[in-house]
Amino acid sequence: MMRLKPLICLLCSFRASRKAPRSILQWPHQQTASLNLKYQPSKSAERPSRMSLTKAREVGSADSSATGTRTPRRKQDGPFGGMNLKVAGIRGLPDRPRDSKDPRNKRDERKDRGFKALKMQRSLAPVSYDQRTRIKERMANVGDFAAFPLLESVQKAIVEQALQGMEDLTPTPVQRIAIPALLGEVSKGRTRSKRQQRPREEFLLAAETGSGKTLAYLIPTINAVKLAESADAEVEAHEKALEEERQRKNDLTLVSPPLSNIPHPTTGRPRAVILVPTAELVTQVGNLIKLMSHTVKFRSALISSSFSGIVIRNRLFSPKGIDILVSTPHLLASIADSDPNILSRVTHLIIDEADSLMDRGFAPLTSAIIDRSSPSLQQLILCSATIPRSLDTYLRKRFPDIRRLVTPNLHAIPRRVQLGVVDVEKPPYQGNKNLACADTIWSIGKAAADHDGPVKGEMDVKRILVFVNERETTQAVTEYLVSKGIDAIALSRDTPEERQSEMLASFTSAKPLSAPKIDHPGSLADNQPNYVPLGKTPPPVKRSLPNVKVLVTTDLGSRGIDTLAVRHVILYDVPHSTIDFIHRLGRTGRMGRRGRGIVLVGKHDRRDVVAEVKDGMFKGQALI
Ligand SMILES: Nc1ncnc2c1ncn2[C@@H]1O[C@H](COP(=O)(O)OP(=O)(O)OP(=O)(O)O)[C@@H](O)[C@H]1O
Repeated sequence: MMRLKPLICLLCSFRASRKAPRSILQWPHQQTASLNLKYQPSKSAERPSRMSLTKAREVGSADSSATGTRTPRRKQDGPFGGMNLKVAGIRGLPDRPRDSKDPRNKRDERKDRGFKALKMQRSLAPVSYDQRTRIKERMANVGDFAAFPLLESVQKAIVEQALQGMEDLTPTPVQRIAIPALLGEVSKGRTRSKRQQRPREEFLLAAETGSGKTLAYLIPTINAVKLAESADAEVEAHEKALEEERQRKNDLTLVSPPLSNIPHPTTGRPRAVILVPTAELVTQVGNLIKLMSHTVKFRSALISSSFSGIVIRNRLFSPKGIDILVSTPHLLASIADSDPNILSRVTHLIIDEADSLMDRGFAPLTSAIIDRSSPSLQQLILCSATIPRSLDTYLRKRFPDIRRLVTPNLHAIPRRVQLGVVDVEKPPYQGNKNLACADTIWSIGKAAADHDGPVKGEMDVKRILVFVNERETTQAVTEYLVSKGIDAIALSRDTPEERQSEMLASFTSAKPLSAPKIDHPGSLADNQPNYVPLGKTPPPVKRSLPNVKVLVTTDLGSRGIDTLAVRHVILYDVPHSTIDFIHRLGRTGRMGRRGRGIVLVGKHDRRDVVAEVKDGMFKGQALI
């Protein structure tokens, strides 16, 4: 009662000040609006005191056209301002309610429609449309490899070794952007004097999977290593000492055995280091470098835990020296702990698959290697097919001046890769994912068997990758596929390292594989009925599918592995994030080839995410 008293007094004093008597509900102005009461003269008696709620309008409705009057704009301040509101009037949000008939809202909705489910995952850092357009313009200026200011031997190595046997060689988009920048071209907005003042340059190379990122960083690095060698006084003195010794022994032939035990200045102290996350990638990148070294003449070493300690030591401390070292962070960080000199001359440090090597698992090791090589470092190059938000934030904090060399199609899965969806819950699978996987593989094999291969009487062998989320699943799925007559192997962290490269070999080789042509293999269902009456033993496998090779793997097989020959990727599990989608589907459709992804969707899988990825791929949009 005490609290109501001032309010009543206030209302009374106001009523007294008005000429015509009014209902308390018509005042104050804000209250009328919020309660949505409307004065309507009654037909029978046009007395102003008779009030009724209009039928045409409901509380909170913004439409005033029915009565021809305009409702005053609702305001929230005042003692009754917040009453009966349907929408919380939070500052900063548009106060216009969304009306589906309003064309302005239609436009907004169209903008929002894409990637609602993916937005919730928020895994990839956005790249603006403007940025992508600017890069496209820059790319248009570069036609072929001869346009780059490279040493003659490096130019030759590109044609004769790195891209041997290919016709019409042109740099890929990432190579067009990255090679000139890494060779020292200064971008617009940065002056050369500023660049020269800086002790080191940092670059982030980001481009789609299978777009030639390895050569994009390798070509300028090899070029820089060769230039540094010719300008190195220590190397010159070493060469001179060797020459004198040769003359002393009167032996000028180069084929003679080593004349001196004087170690080369680069022994155990490489100029360039390339870090990759797995032993397979050490082999893949290392082999490409070795190939190029035949023409360019430099020394390289690849080390990983699949080599013995003696082999690693001999490679690192070869008296002939070592220019480029390829390693995993684990191994190099542990060597650097016992011998910090190993990183004392590094001028170029490349972190390939940077999104992996900068994530929680690898980051401490990678950072320690960056710190240790910092005093001599001239270029730090991070390379990745995706820029996760976490990496983006880390780079903004730790390397605010990093130069981002990003291709226009980053984070988009190319349209030449098609995505098919198999609903595991529907007949004939009824929730049996293994059966759906085996049947999909049989269908691929059956379709391939219908066509002759390049040789008469032979057919193409299809190489298929099956990705699972957990490594425990790899073995179980593989065993099931084998039980259905499919040639499948499992690759996960449990596989011995020395076997991993061997298993991947037939998936990375671009050479076509063929098998003798068979009669129509039939479908999986014809061949091996999956329904076995209770208590009966399943019938033996009638036939096997000889024209497919399947590798069941986890993320281990999804990063950087150049599976040129793979046309089909089956996503047994729906990947946890768009990053995984990009990397896994990126094992097919590499370097302009066509590919097909098939995702098996079960009861507990995110169908909305799959639908959005499929839609994005169809439209050629960058995923988020
Ligand atoms: N300019 C080029 N023309 C034709 N083929 C090329 C060119 N550059 C590279 N390639 C080939 O493209 C394939 C893919 O290259 P690479 O492995 O470097 O891709 P990537 O971008 O690193 O992929 P990922 O992100 O999956 O690691 C390789 O087989 C390579 O030989």
